[in-house]
Amino acid sequence: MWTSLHTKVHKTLQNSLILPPKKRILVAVSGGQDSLCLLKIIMDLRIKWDWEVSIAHCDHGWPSDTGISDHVKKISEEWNIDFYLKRTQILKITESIAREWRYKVLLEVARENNFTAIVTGHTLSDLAETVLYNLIRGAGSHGLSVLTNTRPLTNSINLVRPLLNTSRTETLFFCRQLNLPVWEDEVNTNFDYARNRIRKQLVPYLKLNFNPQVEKTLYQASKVLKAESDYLEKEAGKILKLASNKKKTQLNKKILQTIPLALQRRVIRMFLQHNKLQAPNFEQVEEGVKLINSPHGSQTSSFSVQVVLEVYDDYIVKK
Ligand SMILES: Nc1ncnc2c1ncn2[C@@H]1O[C@H](COP(=O)(O)OP(=O)(O)OP(=O)(O)O)[C@@H](O)[C@H]1O
Repeated sequence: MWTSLHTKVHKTLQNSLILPPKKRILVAVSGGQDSLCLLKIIMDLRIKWDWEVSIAHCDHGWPSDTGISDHVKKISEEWNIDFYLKRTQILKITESIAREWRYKVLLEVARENNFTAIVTGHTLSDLAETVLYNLIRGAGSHGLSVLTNTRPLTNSINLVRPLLNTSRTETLFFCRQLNLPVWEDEVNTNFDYARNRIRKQLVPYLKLNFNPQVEKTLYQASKVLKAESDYLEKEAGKILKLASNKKKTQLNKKILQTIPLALQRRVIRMFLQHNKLQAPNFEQVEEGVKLINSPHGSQTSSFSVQVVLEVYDDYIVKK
């Protein structure tokens, strides 16, 4: 059965070329509606595109996950698709560790078996939720433009998200229309997780009271911010090179004083990251900006145990 969603994904792939023809592709299937919808569409398109398709499933060993891996394996057998299973050895795995582990093992499977793309079922709804989640936590434009439809993981393997312009309402409709065996994950109804509260409470509230198209507008905003953020990041990189010494332990204040605040913040963030402060927060970056405009004479600012900056005349120096 051919649906309007098949046509939409096919067109998206034709326009973006994120999944070129004749490739070996690994579909990451959790068993939920999004990845199952994705798998079905990829399987139906594979002849047209001449792909070799396999499935990878990651078993987190959570009690709530019992049975999912067997369910996905059964689908692979019934649909006649090669199946790769990874099980974690880590006990008490948290959501964010689980995500990191998943990407690590998916990449291992792709490397060992010559796949050139790992394909996930991230949707427009996931993107909107991520934008809202990061906004609430105080992200700047970089943090608001996180999900893109493709991203290189290595020189030869890309992460690809063909459903990023498709909402979860559409994937649900598709799964019902085609009667796909969707696994209902109990974890998705647990309101202890911020992500679930955003999905089940905040987004419906925004849709009902503000904008029924809020997922789409957040997607558009994120695309615009991504381009702006990439541009500013590139410019900031050039200025950092120009204003710092070779080891990047010293910054020339005079150069930084001539650039706009938006770039000063980025240069300071890059400088701190280079000097081992992993994720500088807003206050730390602002402290650095203050140093740029501080009067001559010695002034010290401590950003963390590892990073202390001092101002000597025209230079900000890492101690
Ligand atoms: N256990 C799993 N096994 C295989 N693939 C998975 C698994 N869980 C998630 N995925 C893949 O990741 C996609 C997104 O899933 P989900 O939204 O649950 O992940 P997430 O933790 O939000 O991921 P991300 O951090 O990448 O946004 C799924 O559509 C699927 O392709």
